[in-house]
Amino acid sequence: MGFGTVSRGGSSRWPDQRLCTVEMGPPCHTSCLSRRKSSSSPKIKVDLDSSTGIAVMKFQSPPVNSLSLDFLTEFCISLEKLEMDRSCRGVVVTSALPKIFSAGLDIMEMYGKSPERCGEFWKAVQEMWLKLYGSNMVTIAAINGSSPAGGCLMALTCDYRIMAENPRYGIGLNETQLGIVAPFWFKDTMVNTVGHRTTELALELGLLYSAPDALRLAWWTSWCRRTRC
Ligand SMILES: CCCCCC/C=C/CC(=O)SCCNC(=O)CCNC(=O)[C@H](O)C(C)(C)COP(=O)(O)OP(=O)(O)OC[C@H]1O[C@@H](n2cnc3c(N)ncnc32)[C@H](O)[C@@H]1OP(=O)(O)O
Repeated sequence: MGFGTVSRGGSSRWPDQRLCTVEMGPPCHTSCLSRRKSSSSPKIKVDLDSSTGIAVMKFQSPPVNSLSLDFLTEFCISLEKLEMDRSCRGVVVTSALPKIFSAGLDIMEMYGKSPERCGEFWKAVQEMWLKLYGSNMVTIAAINGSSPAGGCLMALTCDYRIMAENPRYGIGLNETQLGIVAPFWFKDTMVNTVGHRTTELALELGLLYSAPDALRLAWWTSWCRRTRC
């Protein structure tokens, strides 16, 4: 494990440049992405409105938008394409499925797989985080359904979060409930947003929050009452 430096944007699209240092394996760049094959049916629908410069990335990978290797590869390629399009200033990530934003890492990718395949998968998870956190576009998660674990990480990695209020929707790094320790950089991403103590409690207990509770704990600045954003 080495240290990598992630800088956020710095272009006119993102005036407030931030710098952070994270401990993780060397990031894998475009060459690595192009080596990985994406599946034939798109798992993410991308619409760029050229009049506003805002793109919407809609997850459409039933049943629960789990973050498989294919999904993550497609996500990174789509984000990279938008990044290269100078007319695109901001991205909204959201779900096209009812009730689910993302169920987090695809559990089937972590079960009974070879060490090589696990390594490839884990690299793709890191890469998603690096690309999203390091994006020079403004990124917004419109959380219109449940968002446990890796789904929550994706939302936390965005600059802003808006969540639909519905008692059935929960968000949080709940992997403790599965007997998995959240990697330190998942934890750091949460600390950056909600602070140390809230993160400590949430991770120890594997908590999932409703939209109003999350708002109270400063996860975001607003939530919407409609069940679909
Ligand atoms: C290699 C490195 C290892 C380190 C890893 C450390 C970090 C881990 C972070 C993670 O993200 S771990 C994954 C954590 N995710 C969860 O705990 C979510 C579990 N799922 C749910 O809570 C619920 O499914 C839901 C998302 C709230 C949706 O509930 P709903 O009642 O609408 O649907 P279900 O009937 O439960 O599920 C439908 C269907 O989807 C399958 N499924 C659900 N979650 C996942 C998943 N994360 N990966 C793969 N598949 C998933 C579920 O099994 C059902 O499939 P079926 O074939 O229809 O039975």
